[in-house]
Amino acid sequence: MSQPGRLHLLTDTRPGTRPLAVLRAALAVPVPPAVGLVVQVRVEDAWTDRDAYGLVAAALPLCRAAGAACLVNDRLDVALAAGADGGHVGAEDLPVDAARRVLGAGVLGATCRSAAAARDHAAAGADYLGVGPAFATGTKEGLPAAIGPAGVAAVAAAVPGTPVIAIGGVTPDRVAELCAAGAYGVAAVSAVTAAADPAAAVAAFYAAFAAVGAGASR
Ligand SMILES: Cc1ncc(COP(=O)(O)OP(=O)(O)O)c(N)n1
Ligand SMILES: Cc1ncsc1CCOP(=O)(O)O
Ligand SMILES: [Mg+2]
Repeated sequence: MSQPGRLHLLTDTRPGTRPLAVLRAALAVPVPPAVGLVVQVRVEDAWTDRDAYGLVAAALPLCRAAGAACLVNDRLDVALAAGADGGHVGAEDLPVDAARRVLGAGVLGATCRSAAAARDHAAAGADYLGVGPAFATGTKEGLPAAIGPAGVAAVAAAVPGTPVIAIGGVTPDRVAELCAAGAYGVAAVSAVTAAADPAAAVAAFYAAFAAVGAGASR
């Protein structure tokens, strides 16, 4: 597959959030072709498939118009049904090889935090790896300790052909150190969705990638 975008923006659907309004604001910022944007529709476990499908169906045309890819977290049936570009799976979701069978040629991301798991996921068909938590985060409960840039580096070094997307507590000012550690890109929730100005936050991420330059080729 072609390289995924370097900025992955995950929706926040917790009570009190306005995921579509945030997406509209974020997608109004022109996507630098050298960076690329992936929107990952990630909904609360309590959301029904019907509601998840509704959010993906609403997000897709916005993503298409902005030139962003649209992936669905966890629910690959929803991804396929809505015509999204692919999906992302973690330890409690379908195994990577099974997810690959479901998605066919669609974009597949997989979560890991160790070199061994990274090699396994890459061999099983993951197109990119979501690696973290890189830093402490309050967005997801029950996560293990942050692995830091050194942990990201250990994973990235194990899979030189597979893009690593660092996730967890990522802000624009942390892009440079994560890319220096071997990350191809970053994923963010709160840095954008909780920002007073989500468009400005997205623009700050793009600027951070521009400052880093082409970065890792993977
Ligand atoms: C890019 C990216 N990386 C990691 C994750 C986390 O996936 P998972 O471990 O399955 O946890 P949930 O997001 O499902 O709560 C991700 N979604 N995206
Ligand atoms: C879903 C997930 N998996 C590891 S960290 C995380 C949440 C990241 O959210 P934030 O960007 O707000 O720290
Ligand atoms: Mg998951």
